[in-house]
Amino acid sequence: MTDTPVLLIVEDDAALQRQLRWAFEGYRIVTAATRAEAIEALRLHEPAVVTLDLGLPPDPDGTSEGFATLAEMLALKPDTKIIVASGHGARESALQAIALGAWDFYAKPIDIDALALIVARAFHVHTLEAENRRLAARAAPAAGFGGLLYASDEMAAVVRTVERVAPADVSVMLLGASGTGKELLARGLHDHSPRGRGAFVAINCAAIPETLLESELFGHEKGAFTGAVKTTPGKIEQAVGGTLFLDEIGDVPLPLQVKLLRFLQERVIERIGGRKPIPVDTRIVCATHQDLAAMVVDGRFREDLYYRLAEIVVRIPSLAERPGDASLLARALLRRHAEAMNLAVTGLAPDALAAIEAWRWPGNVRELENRIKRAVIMADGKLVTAADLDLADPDVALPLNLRSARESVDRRTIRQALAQSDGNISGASRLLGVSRPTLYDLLKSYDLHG
Ligand SMILES: Nc1ncnc2c1ncn2[C@@H]1O[C@H](COP(=O)(O)OP(=O)(O)OP(=O)(O)O)[C@@H](O)[C@H]1O
Repeated sequence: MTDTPVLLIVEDDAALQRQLRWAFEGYRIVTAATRAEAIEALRLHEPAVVTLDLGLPPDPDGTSEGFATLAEMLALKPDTKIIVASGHGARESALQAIALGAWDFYAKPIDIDALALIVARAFHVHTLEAENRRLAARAAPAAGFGGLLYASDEMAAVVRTVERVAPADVSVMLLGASGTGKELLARGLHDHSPRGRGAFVAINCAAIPETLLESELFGHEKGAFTGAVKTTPGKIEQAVGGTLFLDEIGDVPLPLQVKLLRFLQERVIERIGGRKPIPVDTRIVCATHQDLAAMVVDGRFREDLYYRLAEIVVRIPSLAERPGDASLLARALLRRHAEAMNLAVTGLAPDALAAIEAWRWPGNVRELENRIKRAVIMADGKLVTAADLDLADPDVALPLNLRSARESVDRRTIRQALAQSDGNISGASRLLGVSRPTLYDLLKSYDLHG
């Protein structure tokens, strides 16, 4: 891996190509004489900056091939800074190229010094833009999908899936351990669907006694049972035009499963004590931490209901399976709770961050939030320490082998150094006592993101 920036020169005149090749210092020069070669070089070297002669074969005296090359390059890699050459009297085409997304132009015959300045500036701006994008991604890790915060690719993939299925009126089943954010995802799905203007109604089927669950879901007519003093619509009706989130669907007892199935098949419900079916247009999103497929095999969950509910199944990884999310969430939650409860606290001490990265988080984000809340209250100084978080040493079972043990220490230490240096690679490499290229290599080989 090399840090030398790559400059791609697209020029069909061999003499000019040579002249340009020698004119630049400090860059790795790659040349191309045709559109095909230029695209191949773009794919292979990903140059930050390209100089492009608009007069390429088969149209060396016109600009059509040059414009086609420009468009294709920008479509493939929009952040590339492309500097087009404008021949005598071809200022118009240069301006047109800029309108199409070229970064700048230079006049022919070439004034090498002027071109060198344009190229240097293009590299500089490219670096700044890349850095800005990186910082922006860090500061606003999620586009606020349901208020979820995440930095990991694992969670980004989940959000992408949910975003994609949101507009379709299919039933979605979210599978994940407690506290992984299932309800937030369901809410995000609702907000991103055409039903977003309707109500989002959530019910936790495990938290309601069996005897009351039917009435909660389907409602009841006045006098249907002792205590039914007035007609009350259930949650399914309350969510008409919107979304009903059935959390812990695995806890719905079998008799009620039959009634739910009928609603899903026929889109009508009957309140308890009611005589007429009521049509309802409610989308169902359900969630569980249980193994529903196994419950189907055991006969504890109806197979036909399972398939009605699980048109799309989305698995949500636990917090421990989402590299980088725990420290990101810890910082965000700390800011939130410090503002509300203890303004003196401004951040997490390095030992606290290390403990957060090492902990397995059996209770996932909910546990993290509880611990941060507690720590913010307990903290004496400006920084929350590991002791404030009250995390015992995580279990240390014997790893697979020495290589995997080393790798896991490497990963943890690198993440810790990145967290402490706010993602700055130079800072992290200093903390780790390795060179920047070494750290880049490690990030790449462990598939971590700097
Ligand atoms: N990625 C996230 N970003 C911000 N907050 C989160 C995230 N994931 C979870 N939370 C917060 O953690 C808590 C638990 O999340 P949520 O209720 O969505 O989890 P759940 O999977 O539905 O849990 P359960 O099955 O136990 O109800 C909530 O306070 C939620 O706001």
